[in-house]
Amino acid sequence: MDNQIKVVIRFKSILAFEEESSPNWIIEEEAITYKNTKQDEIFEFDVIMPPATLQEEIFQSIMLPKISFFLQGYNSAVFAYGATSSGKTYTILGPESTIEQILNNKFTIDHSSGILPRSIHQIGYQQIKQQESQQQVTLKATYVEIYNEQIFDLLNQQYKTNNQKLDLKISTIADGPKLVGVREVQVESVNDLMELIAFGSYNRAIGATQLNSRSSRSHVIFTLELLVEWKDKSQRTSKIQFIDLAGSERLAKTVAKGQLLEETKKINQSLHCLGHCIMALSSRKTIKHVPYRDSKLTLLLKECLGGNSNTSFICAVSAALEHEEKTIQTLKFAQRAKLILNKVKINIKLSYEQIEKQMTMLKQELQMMEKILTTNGIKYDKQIFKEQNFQLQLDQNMNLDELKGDYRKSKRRSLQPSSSKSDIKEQFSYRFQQYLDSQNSNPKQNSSPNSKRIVQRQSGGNLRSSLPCSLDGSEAELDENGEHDLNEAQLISALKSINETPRELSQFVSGRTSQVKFHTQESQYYSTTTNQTTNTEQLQDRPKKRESCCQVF
Ligand SMILES: Nc1ncnc2c1ncn2[C@@H]1O[C@H](COP(=O)(O)OP(=O)(O)OP(=O)(O)O)[C@@H](O)[C@H]1O
Repeated sequence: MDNQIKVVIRFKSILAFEEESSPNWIIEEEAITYKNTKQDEIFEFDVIMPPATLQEEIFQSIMLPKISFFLQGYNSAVFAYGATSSGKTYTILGPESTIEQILNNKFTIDHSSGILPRSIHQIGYQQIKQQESQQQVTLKATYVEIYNEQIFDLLNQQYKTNNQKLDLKISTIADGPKLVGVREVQVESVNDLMELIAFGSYNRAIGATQLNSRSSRSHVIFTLELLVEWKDKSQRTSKIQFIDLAGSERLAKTVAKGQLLEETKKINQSLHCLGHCIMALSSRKTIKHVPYRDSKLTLLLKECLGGNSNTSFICAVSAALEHEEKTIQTLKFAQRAKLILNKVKINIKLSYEQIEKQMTMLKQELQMMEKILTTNGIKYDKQIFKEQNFQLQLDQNMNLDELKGDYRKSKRRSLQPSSSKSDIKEQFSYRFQQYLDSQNSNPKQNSSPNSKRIVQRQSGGNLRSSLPCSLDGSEAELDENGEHDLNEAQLISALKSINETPRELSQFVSGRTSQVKFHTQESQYYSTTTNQTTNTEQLQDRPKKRESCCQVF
């Protein structure tokens, strides 16, 4: 499902030592206006949080939905972007005292706690365990820092003594980029998690003193990965990532020469590249190339930018007069980021048996579509069905390769030419609509006992108005129960009027057309048990506005 990146602008509270608030900012619920002598600049966003916004409010509005997604098997990520001292770490973790409090066992969630400790308490391992009591649940955490285009493992026990030698490599062979050799710590409780955060943040602080305020110039990524395994070996995985980026303004302000210049360039490379990727992804033209590989940060977080992740950016800004320029830069970045579309999907790996079962069902579905077209004498491109069958076989093999962990093989297969799945659905849908239209315009041609006149579907009309008629061409009479038997074409016509996709159509049509009854005067769709797989969830998810319903027995 397409999912637009959500952008939240958070104004930092004006601190005592900063200059007074700039009079040039007008902060409203959905827009920020910068009053300029030439022309006002207006920036519009999903959520704008003024300086007085509480940490709790940010958590509620951004993190609660993400946590729910994460627990259901979807990937989520939240980036904190902004200039140095704009409040990124405060938003993610809380005030500086947080780490010390955790290390001294004195931490409790209070008004100043950031979204990370709050999320950890919310996720609460025990809770997950309860929810998933029928399955085996594993929760793992990693915590890494990217500095100077090197990736350091903040949870590595030898970090203190040897941190320069621990540059981690990224593997892109698996399904999504992965860090090779990163320490993944299995956690059992909220306390375990909090201790990991303290341990990693403490290591980071040591790195910072060794390497000149490194903390403002490095990116940190805290990742939680949830694995749910069922008895039949099917798996569901999901991750939630918290990314605290380096101060963004250093790109422009750093003045360095020689070796220092080279180092500065590398430090900036990730943010530069992040900007380029966002520029490419937000472009309204067709995306040709996104330079993910130009930096470790973008390569590692590729899935969060245009990929399989429900991603949000919290852009931290200040309304203080002295930070005007940085705030405008951040708002411009945020405007581009909000245009990015991600493609989010649930991460389920089926067992061998389930893959086989699903593929058999899809092949039957394909046969059904072909049969409907053939039996109704509708012309279609036979080659496309052949290609689709071939593609299904390929998909099945790819899934099996992935199941065996053979990602190279799976990738090679995915490079083979394939027919687009949407093509076949479109063709089916188009051809069938043509057929239905021809039936409507030539009712007399359809007077054979097996063909029934289809009432013209009225746009915006309810399902009843698109119901097929009885055999003799007169309006269908409903029996005393408000039910009327439908044949295959009638069912398709009725389902079409409620925007069913060809796949859903054929699922419903398959093997049960003679058993379908149409109900009136009902307010929702039903799907009762059948001896075949029924797409119950899709039915029940539909809007409940309509006056009529289809019941499948
Ligand atoms: N909303 C806020 N309310 C109170 N204090 C805040 C708020 N935002 C930030 N601060 C304080 O401002 C200071 C700088 O914030 P913070 O360290 O979060 O900035 P940062 O953007 O992470 O900077 P850096 O890029 O250097 O990591 C800290 O002392 C922090 O506690």
